[in-house]
Amino acid sequence: MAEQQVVADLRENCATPASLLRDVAAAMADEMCAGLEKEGGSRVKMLLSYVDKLPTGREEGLFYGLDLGGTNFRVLKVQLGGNDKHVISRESRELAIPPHLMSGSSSELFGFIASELAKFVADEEQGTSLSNGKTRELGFTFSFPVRQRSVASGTLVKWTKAFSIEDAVGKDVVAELQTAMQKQGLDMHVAALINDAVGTLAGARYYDEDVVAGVIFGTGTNAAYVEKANAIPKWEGELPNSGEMVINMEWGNFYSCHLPVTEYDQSLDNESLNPGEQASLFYSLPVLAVEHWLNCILWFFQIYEKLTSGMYLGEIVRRVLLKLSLQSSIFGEIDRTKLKTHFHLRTPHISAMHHDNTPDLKIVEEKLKEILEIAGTSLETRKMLVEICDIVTRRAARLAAAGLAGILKKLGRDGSVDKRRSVIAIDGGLFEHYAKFSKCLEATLIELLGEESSKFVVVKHADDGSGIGAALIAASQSQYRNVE
Ligand SMILES: Nc1ncnc2c1ncn2[C@@H]1O[C@H](COP(=O)(O)OP(=O)(O)O)[C@@H](O)[C@H]1O
Ligand SMILES: O=P(O)(O)OC[C@H]1O[C@@H](O)[C@H](O)[C@@H](O)[C@@H]1O
Repeated sequence: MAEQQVVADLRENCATPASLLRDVAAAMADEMCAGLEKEGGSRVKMLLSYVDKLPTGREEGLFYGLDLGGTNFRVLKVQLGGNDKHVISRESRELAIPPHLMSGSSSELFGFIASELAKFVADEEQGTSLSNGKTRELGFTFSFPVRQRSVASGTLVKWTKAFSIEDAVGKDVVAELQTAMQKQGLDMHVAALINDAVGTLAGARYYDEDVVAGVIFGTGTNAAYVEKANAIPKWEGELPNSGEMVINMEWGNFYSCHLPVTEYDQSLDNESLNPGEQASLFYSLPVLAVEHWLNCILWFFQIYEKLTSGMYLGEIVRRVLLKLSLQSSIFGEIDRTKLKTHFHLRTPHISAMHHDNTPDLKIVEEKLKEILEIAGTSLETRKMLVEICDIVTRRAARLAAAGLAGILKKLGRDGSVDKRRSVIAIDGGLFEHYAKFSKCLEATLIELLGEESSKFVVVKHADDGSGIGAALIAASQSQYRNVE
């Protein structure tokens, strides 16, 4: 039957045998080296964070954090106790980012951020000012690719996820924020600008000195890790005393012809806000040659992210269900309006259906009706839907694990020779809330490293690491810090 063929093809085209994952891991390690070699050396940008010293536990004082993610925006205030007292108090507020601001203007977005920060400061401080006239200091976590010129300045390279604010591209995001804060009469110094993966690494390192990487699986995906400063050929600046530099990999843009990209991924990329550039010059070649070339070098944008992160998993499943509804009669005669609406099926929806352990898959039935107006499905059909969620999410989790194995391989810390304990701190709503994703990721990493070697590698969930991380890095860069 047609539906069986659609699912069989999906299963085959999403297959991630260990041999393929090892090729992906090796390709990730190679791309990391290429990206460190020279600017533009790889699609994996390997951006310098200018964070050359990680939290020591001695940080102290009152610091604010601003965390602009792909879905949510968080403001927080952290009182650090110094001398390993760690965090004395922490207040935070999370807001969903109004979707219209994701495609408006730079001043509207930063105006919103500054106004929410001003409200938060006013509520928290009730008018009290900092002791001895110090200016409030802020760590700004910005979850988009930024080419940094220092630890507290950098220009937006390109928007990703659901953002497309053209007049912000190429702008210094700290200058944009400072301008918006001045308009709000908010006197605050941005002591650090960091990516959320860098923040997660810093926040986790504060509690565990074996942390080597901070990784995000949320709306998007990214990874940051600690690199030896003398292993960054493209860096022309003077080497830091610490001998280390945190690299913001921006691994979402990783591409390898080993990645199992399906027709659904290609159409998703073509129709996304940030499509890849088609290699149009090859269109003039005979069809077979074009087919071959396009399979190997078809330029995607953020394709690794589109295969593995929260913004896209639900959308991939929607595209499969739409094909099923057009090529088979398993849903009967339905109004396809919702089924044809991009991103209408969200990853939390497929997570709820995927984790449905009721005997008749009642949650699946509910979600299909509520979200897609598909009613009267048989238990057989609902089981097929769960299998589709499982295929798409397992591919994501296994590719995610391959990426982590690639970082460990590049660092020589995959447990095969170097037996030091290595901790990977992971944050993000997908990892935190989608149990089958995170469990499959962890199991796959053990599969790839081997039982023995994997004993030296720890994966831990670092809850809101990036928020605390931003405050910690602000503390370490504070204009009032005691210079060691
Ligand atoms: N219950 C859930 N099940 C699966 N995925 C979820 C769930 N809740 C949230 N997510 C995913 O997490 C993403 C939000 O990630 P989060 O890290 O909280 O925010 P941000 O991406 O803004 O930093 C959402 O886009 C969604 O894809
Ligand atoms: O926290 P979020 O919104 O899921 O972001 C994760 C990653 O999403 C990617 O799209 C960005 O390029 C990264 O900079 C970011 O770290």
